[in-house]
Parts: sequence; structure tokens; C-alpha cells
Amino acid sequence: MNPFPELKKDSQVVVYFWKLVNSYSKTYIPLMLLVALCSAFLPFINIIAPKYIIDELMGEARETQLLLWISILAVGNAIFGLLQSYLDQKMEQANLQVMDGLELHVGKHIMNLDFERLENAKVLDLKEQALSPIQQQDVIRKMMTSMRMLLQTSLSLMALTALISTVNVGTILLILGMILLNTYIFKKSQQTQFKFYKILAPLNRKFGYYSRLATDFSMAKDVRLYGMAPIILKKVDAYHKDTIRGFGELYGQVGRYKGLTSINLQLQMVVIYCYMIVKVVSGRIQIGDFIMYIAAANSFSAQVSVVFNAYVELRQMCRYLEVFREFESLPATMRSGERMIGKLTEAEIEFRGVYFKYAGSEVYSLKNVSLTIKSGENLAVVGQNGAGKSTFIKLLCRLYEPEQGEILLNGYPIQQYQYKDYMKTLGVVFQDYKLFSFSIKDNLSLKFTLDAEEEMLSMMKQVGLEEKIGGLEKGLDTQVFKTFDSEGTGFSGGEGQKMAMARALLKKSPILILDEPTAALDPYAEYKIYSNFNRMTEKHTVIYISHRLSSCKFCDRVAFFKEGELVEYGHHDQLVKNGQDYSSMWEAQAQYYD
Ligand SMILES: Nc1ncnc2c1ncn2[C@@H]1O[C@H](COP(=O)(O)OP(=O)(O)OP(=O)(O)O)[C@@H](O)[C@H]1O
Repeated sequence: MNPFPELKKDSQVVVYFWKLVNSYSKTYIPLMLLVALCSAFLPFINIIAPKYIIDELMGEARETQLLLWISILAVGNAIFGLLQSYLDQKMEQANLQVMDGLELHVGKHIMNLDFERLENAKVLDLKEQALSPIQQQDVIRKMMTSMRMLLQTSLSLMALTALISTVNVGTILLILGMILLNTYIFKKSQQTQFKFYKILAPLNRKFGYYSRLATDFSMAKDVRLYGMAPIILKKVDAYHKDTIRGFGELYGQVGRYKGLTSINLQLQMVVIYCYMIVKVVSGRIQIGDFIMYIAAANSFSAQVSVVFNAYVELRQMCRYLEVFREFESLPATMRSGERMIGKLTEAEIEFRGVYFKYAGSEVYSLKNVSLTIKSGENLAVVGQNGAGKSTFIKLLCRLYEPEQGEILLNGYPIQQYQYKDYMKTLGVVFQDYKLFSFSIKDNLSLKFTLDAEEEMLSMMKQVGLEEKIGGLEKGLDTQVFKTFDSEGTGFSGGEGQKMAMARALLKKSPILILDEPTAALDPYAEYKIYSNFNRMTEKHTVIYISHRLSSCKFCDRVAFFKEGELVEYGHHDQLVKNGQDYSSMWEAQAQYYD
């Protein structure tokens, strides 16, 4: 049997995390080494000093010698104790620093993950399996502690082996044999826990979702109006039953393993005591030696157990952390090119024979789409629900990659540009835009300068939020929502949409994409926005999706999508004249405006 299976793989995991830990706290590892050194040599005072005290008591009983050994015992323990508690407290601080750093590390990784992966159940389960051991089971700290225990006990063991060998090498072999057995039992118990945990991860993800349903304010309306509480509670109850049953089985098994380990240890001590008593009775060792060897054997046994258990635990932690590395190394399918964009004044977009279908879907959501949007042009994208309009936008925003064909910006495929640079060229308002619980200023996402504040206020006026902001005591510094500030402000659907529009316009990107930008606006606000629209967007190439065809009139071109295909393309008047689907849709809407 190979006692060190997969040593190479584990060492790589350990080295990777050591580096990671070190990058977040420079003191963590040196402190850990110092604690290990202190803890390795502390047991010796308590093993050796009592022997000399007893020898002295059994012999000449000199007061000075007795006092000396008792002082060594007391002062040594006190110094080590103080030092250890000081180091432990420093370690706690360093540990907090590391944990915060890792949270940040994980957060950054998730924010940079391909968007497409965030809707893949397997990736989401992997994410749960990777993150929950770090966030909830303290795996990194356990790994580092195992490393420390390995180091400190190895040092202790070297010294203890030398000490015990002076009485009998066989004692060491006996202890080692018993401990190997215990280690095997410990390993089994660890494997049982790991298997259970893997089964639990997807269940936990579901439970997390159900809990959010119950507590998330944004869901509260639907939950109440559709009487969803019993369904949610039923699902939570089923989850609880499953997990309680699973934990019951797990604890039963782990308990049996612990019982076996304890029986083993008692047996081992009985054998050692008998052996040492025989030695004392036959006059081969003194009482002082008996006490010292028993203490040394006890300590040796405990330390070897710690070494093996620390090794098994370290390997087990590596299993958890491997999953984290697997998650972290999910390849980015989004290519980022080398081409820089710089400050663009012109932005011409071209779709060339683009095909796309969503992962797991048989049907193409976009089929052979080709069109060119000239720099500064306004394009309206229209079509029935599910026609492919948002997909067209998502591909342009690089949330997904086309399966066939190309999308070009100023003549170069968009994948050839540096990803971050490309993102700067887009100002987007999605249908499900989000406002954050930050100040209005932060929501508008500009670095604060005096000019920027004036610019923001002027934009607020253009989008029709002037009165709203003017009525707020703290103006642009007011918090959005009341999550962290009871004086925070809420936004109606239409006001929120105006904020999202202002944010996109303030980004001053050459391309502006608006997905139903006025769906939540009242007719007066919509009229106001549209009468300003051409002036507000004159420097942009604009693409916007709308179901209100009246708004297509002021656009340079209209692209009409049907079942993923671009079936009509041209100016509004021309498409109305053509008498096809667009014109039918126009007439259907126009009758409500007559
Ligand atoms: N994430 C997804 N996974 C699988 N299929 C999707 C996904 N998103 C959209 N689809 C499908 O792709 C097709 C095009 O959807 P898309 O959202 O682009 O339509 P749309 O024209 O924007 O519709 P709407 O007017 O309702 O917003 C639809 O058949 C839709 O069901």
C-alpha cells in the first residue's frame, strides 16, 4: 500500500493555497511556524521535570534542587503559555485578513466568470461545492492548522523517539501499529463526511434559493398575492427531512468510528503500563523513570495520532480545495483579444451571417443575421415576443459568443478587442436594469468631480428626474433604497428606468443600447424623452428595442425579427409601404392610437 498516495497532487494544492494565503497576509505563515516551534517543545518540560522531582524525592530530597525543577516547570509553562496565547491572538487577526482576502478573491472570480456559465446548473453546483467549504467549513484554516500540526508534532516526535528508545524500541513499534489502525479508522470517517458533503451541496443550493424566496423583499409581493408560502414551506420541509436523515446516518457512522478509536487507545495504554510495571518491579528502572517513560509514551502516542490525523485531514482538505481550484480554473470561453480601442468617435457595427442557439437548446435563437449599423445611426429592433431581439443585443454585448458568423466593430471582429476596452464602448439599459443600494451619484457611476456633479444634474433634467432629485435633502448624495439608510429614496418603475437611461448616457460610450427604454414611462414622460432623444443621442450609434412602433418613426432604420431571422430591414415608412409583417404590426398598433 502506498502510504502517500497522490502526494504530488496534494503538494500542488498546498503550495497554491500557501501562496494565496501569503498574498493576503504576510504574517500568517511566519506566525504559524513560530507557534509550531513553541508547541513542539512545550511537552518536554512536563515530561522531564517530574522525573527529576521524583528522583530527588526518592533520593536526597535537596530543597534547592527541588525548588529549581519546580521553578523550571512553572516558569517554563507560564512563558510558553503567555507566548502561545499572544501568538494565537495574532494568528486570529491574520486569519481574519486571509478570510476577507479569500472572499474578495472568490467574488472577483465570480464577477469575471463567463456570463453563460452562470445559468448552467452544473457550474452552479460546482460553485456551491467550491465555496461552501471555504466560507462555511473553514477549510483553509483547517488546512493551515494541519500543516502546523504536522510540523510541530514531527519535531516533538523526533525528540520523544530518542527518549523512549533509551528504554525499549519495541514500545515505539507497538504504539505505531495501534496508531496506524486508528488513522485508518479516522480516514474512513473523513471519507464518509466528504461523500455526504458532495451530496449535500446541490441540496444546499436549492435550500438557499427557497430561503431567499421567503426573505427577499423583491419576491414578497408575488409570494403574498399568489399564496406561495405553503409551497415554499413544503419544499423547505422536504429539504429538512432529507438533510436530517442524511446527518443522522452520518453522525451514526462517525460515532462508531470514534468509539473504535477510543477502545484502541485504551488497549494501547494498558499494554504499555503493564510493560513498564514489569520493568519497575524487576528493578530495571526507577519510579522517576517510570513516570517519565509513561508520560513520554502517552505524549508519543498522542503526537503520532496527531501527525497521522493531521496528514489525513490535510489530504481531505486538499480534496475540498481541489474542487475550488476546479471551479477557479473553469476556462474562459470568452476570448479577449489584444487590439486596443482607445477613445472612439466612430462606431460602425456589422453582423455577418450570425447564428446562435442557447446551451441545451435545439432551436436557433438567431439565424443567419446580417446587417450593418453605420456610425451615428439609430436602429430600432422590433418583432414579436421570442423573436430574438434581446439575443441580438446580448451577442453584441459579448454575454454570449455566436456559434457561426462574426460581429464586427469598425471592421474588426469584436473578439479581437481587449474585453475591458470593448465593454467601455457600450452604454446599455437592459429591460431588467438594476439600481444598487449606493448613493444616487454612485449609481450613476461617475468618479466624483465638481463638473461631473453638474453633468449629472443636467442629465437628471434631460431624463425628467430634475424634480425628484431637487426634492431630496441630500440631492445626488441620497442613498438609493432604504437598505442601509432610513432616509434613502425609492424609485418608481418609470423613475428607475430614467435613472438607468441617465447612467447609460453619462457613460458617454459611442454605442448606446436600449432594451425597451420607455416601457415603464407614462406617455408624457415618453414624449419628453423622445423629443430630446435625437439631441441626447446625437454622438452615439444607437440600437434600441421597442414594442411601441410609433417610436420607430424617428429612427434611421428598423430591423424586424421573426423566429430568429432578420426578415425586414429599412426605414419605417418604407417597411409600412412594403405591406408585410411589420406593416401588419404597425396597423394593429395604430388602430389603438386613432
Ligand atoms: N437563457 C436562455 N436559454 C435558453 N433559451 C433562451 C434564453 N433566453 C432566450 N431564449 C430563447 O431564445 C429565443 C429568443 O429570445 P429573446 O429573449 O431574444 O426574444 P425577444 O425577441 O427579446 O423577446 P421579448 O420581446 O419577449 O423580450 C426565445 O425562443 C427564447 O425562449
